[in-house]
Amino acid sequence: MSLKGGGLSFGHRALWQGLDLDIRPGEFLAVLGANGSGKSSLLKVLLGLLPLSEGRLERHVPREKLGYVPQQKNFAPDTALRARDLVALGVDGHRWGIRRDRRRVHQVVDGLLEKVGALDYARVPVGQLSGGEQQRLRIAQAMASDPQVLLCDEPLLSLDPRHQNVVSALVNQRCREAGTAVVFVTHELNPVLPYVDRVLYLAQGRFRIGTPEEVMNTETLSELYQGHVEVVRSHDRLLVSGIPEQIHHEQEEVD
Ligand SMILES: Nc1ncnc2c1ncn2[C@@H]1O[C@H](COP(=O)(O)OP(=O)(O)OP(=O)(O)O)[C@@H](O)[C@H]1O
Repeated sequence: MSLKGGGLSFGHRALWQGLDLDIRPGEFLAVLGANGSGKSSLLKVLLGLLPLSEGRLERHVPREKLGYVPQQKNFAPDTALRARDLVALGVDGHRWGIRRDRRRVHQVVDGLLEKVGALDYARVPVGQLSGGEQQRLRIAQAMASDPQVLLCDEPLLSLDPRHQNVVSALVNQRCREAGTAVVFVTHELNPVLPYVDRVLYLAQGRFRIGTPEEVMNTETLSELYQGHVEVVRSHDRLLVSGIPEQIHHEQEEVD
């Protein structure tokens, strides 16, 4: 999947422009940037839900082979669907009604529930689960579709540190073992830092792309933000400070 000279604007506001991006099989790409920098919109462009304002998207992956973990929205408390049925929808959601091989579906679902640590609540209605528990199910559901490309929008949100590591390692395993291309939007780079091949950093209408070492350093981020941003490496963690407030929205006049 690739973007050639991709640009996305809303009104007069350009979120990003001139983006050439190849998303390669078996690659783990992290997408970083402040609130409103256009990370979720980028995933929607890759999914074909949002048209580019300029440039071209080349996608040679069938829709059902695109796994998507949307930005977290909790299920309504009265949602009766059980946890394991939600994950099963990932396996055969696009063939709903003709579930031919029940035993295989059960095996896949059980395996994924175990991997995300959700076996204990497999039969609980999803509306009764905590935000983090629901989030782990969404990740299992996206994995269940056997994706060639996995697009994750802040999948670590509301997870405790242990489950952040569990989910990061699981996504990495899928990437390495099945050659799935991963696009991982996150505000928390550290849990995925050992796995990330490249970082796309969006800021104030500009971007940088490269290895974590190339992008996550004082010089590059200071240039990107046009101010002093300090990046310190401590053991295997990155600490970033001095990121300026995000530019404000242009108010559109409404009569
Ligand atoms: N359909 C739309 N029409 C107008 N503006 C939009 C639309 N969709 C998104 N935007 C604006 O584009 C900007 C980028 O939104 P996006 O959700 O991509 O940001 P993000 O980087 O994912 O932010 P966050 O970290 O807060 O999730 C936001 O300021 C948002 O208001």
